[in-house]
Amino acid sequence: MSIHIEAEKQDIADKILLPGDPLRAKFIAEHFLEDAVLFNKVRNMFGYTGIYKGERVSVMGTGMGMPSISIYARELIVDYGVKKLIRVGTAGSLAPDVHVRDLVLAQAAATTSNIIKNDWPEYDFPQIADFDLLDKAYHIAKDMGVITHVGSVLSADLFYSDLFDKNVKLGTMGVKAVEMEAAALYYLAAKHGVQALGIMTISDSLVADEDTTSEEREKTFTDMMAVGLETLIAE
Ligand SMILES: O=P(O)(O)O[C@H]1O[C@H](CO)[C@@H](O)[C@H]1O
Ligand SMILES: O=c1cc[nH]c(=O)[nH]1
Repeated sequence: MSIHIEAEKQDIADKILLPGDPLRAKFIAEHFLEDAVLFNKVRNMFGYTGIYKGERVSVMGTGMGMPSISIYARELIVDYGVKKLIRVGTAGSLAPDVHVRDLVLAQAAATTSNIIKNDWPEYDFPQIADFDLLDKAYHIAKDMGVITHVGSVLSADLFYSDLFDKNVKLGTMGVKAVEMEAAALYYLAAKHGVQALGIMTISDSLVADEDTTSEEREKTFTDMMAVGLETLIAE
C-alpha cells in the first residue's frame, strides 16, 4: 500500500485510465470492465482493476487539479509500477471549431501552475504526450468516427480565474482547450520514464454557448472511455 492508495502492488494493472471524477472511474469499471474489483476507496478516490477485451487494466479517479493528480500518479508509477497512464477528463473549449462532445488529444500541455517549476526549477521545458500513445489514440478515434482534435491544452490551477480573457486569447494561438491536470501528469511521466496521454471530452465552451450537465460528464462521455481503453491495450 502507499500513503493514499490501500491496494497491494499486484492489485493494480500496469495500464490505467485516470478520470478526475472517481464516479467516472466507477462508471467505466461497471460499464467496460469484466470482473472489476475495487482496489481503493481511501478518500472515496475509487480505483478498480478488471478485464477489457482479455487484458488486465485499471481505472482510478485522480481528483481535481495538479496537486491531486500528482499524488496519485506518483504513487501509481513509483509504488505500483504503472507504465501507461491515460487521463480521460473533461475540458473547456478555447476554440470556435472545438465543440462540446468533441475529443481533444493533448499533444502538449501549457500550464499556469508553478507545480513543475517547484519540483524542477532549472528549465521551463515542454510537457508533451507520449507519441506512441498519441498516435494510437488518434487512429483509434478516427476509425471510430469520433470528431477528434489534436493540439495543446492549457492545464490551469484555477477553474474560476481572472485570467479568463487571457485563456481565451490562447485559443487564438492554437491551444484547443483548458483543463486542470495534463501538464503535471506529463511531467511525472517524463520524470519517471513512463508513458502518458490526456484524452479530453469537451464539456463546455469558453467561446460559445455550449455546456453539459454533471451527470453527462460522469456517464455519457463513453467515446473517450472506449478510445482510452483501446489505446491502453493496443500493441
Ligand atoms: O472531468 P475531470 O477529469 O475532473 O477534468 C476537469 O474537470 C474538473 C473541473 O470541473 C477538473 O479536474 C478539470 O480538469
Ligand atoms: O471549462 C472547463 C471545463 C472543464 N474543465 C476545466 O478545467 N475547465
